[in-house]
Amino acid sequence: MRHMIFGESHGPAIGVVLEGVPAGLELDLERVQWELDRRRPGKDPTATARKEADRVEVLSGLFAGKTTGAPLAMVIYNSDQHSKDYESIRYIPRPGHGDYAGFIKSRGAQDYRGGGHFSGRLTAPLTAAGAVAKQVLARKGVWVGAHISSIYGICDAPLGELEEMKNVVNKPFPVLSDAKGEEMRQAILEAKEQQDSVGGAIECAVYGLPAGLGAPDFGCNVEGIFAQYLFAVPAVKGVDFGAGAAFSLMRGSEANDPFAVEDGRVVTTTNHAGGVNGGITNGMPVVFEATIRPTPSISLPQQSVDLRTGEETEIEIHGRHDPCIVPRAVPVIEAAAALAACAVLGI
Ligand SMILES: Cc1cc2nc3c(=O)[nH]c(=O)nc-3n(C[C@H](O)[C@H](O)[C@H](O)COP(=O)(O)O)c2cc1C
Ligand SMILES: C=C(O[C@@H]1CC(C(=O)O)=C[C@@H](OP(=O)(O)O)[C@H]1O)C(=O)O
Repeated sequence: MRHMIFGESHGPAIGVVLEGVPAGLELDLERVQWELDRRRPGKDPTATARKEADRVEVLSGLFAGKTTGAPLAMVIYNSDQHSKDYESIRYIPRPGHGDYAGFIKSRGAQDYRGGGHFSGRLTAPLTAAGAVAKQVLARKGVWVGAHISSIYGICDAPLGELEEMKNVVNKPFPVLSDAKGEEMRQAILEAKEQQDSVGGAIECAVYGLPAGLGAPDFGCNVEGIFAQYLFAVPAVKGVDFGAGAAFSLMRGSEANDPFAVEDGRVVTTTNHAGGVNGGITNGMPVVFEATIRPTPSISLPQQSVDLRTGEETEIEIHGRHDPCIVPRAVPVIEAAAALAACAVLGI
């Protein structure tokens, strides 16, 4: 399946066209909407105050409740744009955001309002596409789920078993340890109070992929395929598989995953490799962690440049922003992983 996301945060609508969706899938649109509701802005003081209903409408590729195999187009209308928030900073790029890079790439012609096509808002259609991918995967016995693994150094309990993870994704603040979740929320609110922001990480697992998918080579490597989908999520600045960066602190005797036989099937007793060896799935869950940067738009004064005069200047950003992107990005990371898993399966 290939997808193309369109729209701008302050334009009339955002959406996605999904090509190659298998025909005959009874699409559960309520489930697609449920995924969008998990990501929707304006629900909690730890998130942006922009209020959007994020109701998804299917424009094509669905007939009598089933996918037709033709491009599946989904649209979400924008309604709560405050474009004047961006007028005074039109030519003063926000440090950390896509403003400057986008200005150069589009020669100043980009829709600067609300980050335009660079906005995290464009992850709503990605979430919808991922929700379709999850339903395609379900027919193959594959399930994707994630939790907040850390926010500003406060860590959740390690990834749970499949049943526990199925419970976590239903939570409004998706953590395994609710006590740690409360500490994380306080850290977000404290940063917000100080006109600042915090980042963190999301750990995600894909359960049910069979062993033997992928290849060691460029373009077919399972870790490479996942990374490509994940880095297309704005604010993702790192992706680690299995023990990831912690491998640098281990010895081989600690890092290797011993093989065992369970119900006649070869498994590993640990999963430090994150379900991938040699770029190929080994039958264990594919597990990765995505690092999310602190939200770029903060209201503390920062140094920038006025692109009209070429002079250094101070920028003050006022408006509605997520003091932490991580909680709302959990369904987005799952969506990117679901699309990646389809690619790995050749769907
Ligand atoms: C769900 C989500 C919400 C986001 N909310 C904001 C926000 O409120 N303010 C902001 O400046 N950036 C926000 N971002 C991040 C920016 O869109 C992102 O940092 C920017 O496009 C630059 O991309 P990069 O961080 O990948 O380099 C959000 C991202 C996501 C995924
Ligand atoms: C609207 C969403 O988040 C937005 C993501 C975003 C950014 O720069 O990424 C900036 C803000 O946009 P605005 O200034 O228009 O309120 C966030 O509210 C959303 O995620 O649906």
